[in-house]
Amino acid sequence: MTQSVVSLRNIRKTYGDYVAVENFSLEMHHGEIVCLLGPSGCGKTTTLRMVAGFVEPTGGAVLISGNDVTVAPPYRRDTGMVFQSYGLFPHMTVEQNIAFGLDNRKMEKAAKRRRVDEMLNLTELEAMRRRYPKELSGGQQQRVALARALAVRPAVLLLDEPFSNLDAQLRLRLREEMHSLIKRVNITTLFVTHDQEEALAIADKIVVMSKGAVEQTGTPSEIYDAPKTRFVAEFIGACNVVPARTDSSGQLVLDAELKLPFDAPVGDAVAMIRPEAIKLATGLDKEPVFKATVVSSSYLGYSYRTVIRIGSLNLLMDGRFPSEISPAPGASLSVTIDPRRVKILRPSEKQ
Ligand SMILES: Nc1ncnc2c1ncn2[C@@H]1O[C@H](COP(=O)(O)OP(=O)(O)OP(=O)(O)O)[C@@H](O)[C@H]1O
Repeated sequence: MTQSVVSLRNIRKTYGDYVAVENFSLEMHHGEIVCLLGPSGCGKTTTLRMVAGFVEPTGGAVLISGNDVTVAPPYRRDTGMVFQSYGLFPHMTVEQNIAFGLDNRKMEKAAKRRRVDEMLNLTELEAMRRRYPKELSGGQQQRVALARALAVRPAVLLLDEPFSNLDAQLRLRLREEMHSLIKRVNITTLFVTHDQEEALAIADKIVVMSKGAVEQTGTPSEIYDAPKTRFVAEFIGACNVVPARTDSSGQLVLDAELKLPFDAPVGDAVAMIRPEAIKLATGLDKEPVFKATVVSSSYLGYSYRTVIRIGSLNLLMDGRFPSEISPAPGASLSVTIDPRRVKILRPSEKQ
């Protein structure tokens, strides 16, 4: 097995009695993009800063490329970091900012110039090389920060909410640009966000955190399609969470009118159904079909978000409607639910 580029072993951080991060473990492989995702205050930045060396763990170990750097200062860690507010030096030009880490490494002058040119080329900033940060847009400043972090060719790139200072449209474009750049240089990357869509779009692996602890680690589709806890299900996108019961005839009973064949031990359960897993019946359905009534619906352009009622349950349904079917309140619909897209949730790690 190849060695992990980053190995976090049961790291923990306490401030007095307050536990900011507990028993956090993670292995990152070469070229992997891992995202720490969770609500404000869940410990994402503290974890990132323990990898960067700005926060010393109270317990556990941080290894980078096999070296124990738990108590090493940031400049001895082989990491490059992009801060939320970019942290550019206002009195230095773009190229001086990019060269900053190289100056510290006492690199030969010609090699330094080549490396800066390479970074300017990579981030398409050649034309701006003599500008100062205040003469750049937010997106350009972010690229300078990225170029500066990558210039020293670190083993790991660390990004702390890199898109949070940008407006929604720019955010989307830069997210795609940064993603393709990171993949092109194939650098192992750990980044922090509270934006679930951003995590799903960029990460190879997502670590969902709540109250200082890991709730679930998985690929974006594992986290979205098969969340283990209610916290993860509700944090990542819209979902229907329904108290249910599995009976001895192999059915999951969500309501007297909504029963699905299901393979699970008999007992009480909490079921999760994503809104897009509820579909209009076509008449040729293999999955069970249910009668539903439209409670309300909102047109989103590419689809409708509809609240439907089956028995005594109100459920969110996302999807398109053919022109002959109107999702107006009171309309009757036939819908199908694929039992394979229904997941049973367990209680959260931390309530
Ligand atoms: N130096 C400190 N002293 C005391 N408490 C701290 C310190 N730094 C962080 N904390 C606390 O630790 C918890 C985790 O903070 P952290 O910044 O890691 O959260 P976060 O998930 O990154 O949140 P956000 O998305 O708001 O940045 C918070 O409750 C925070 O108040």
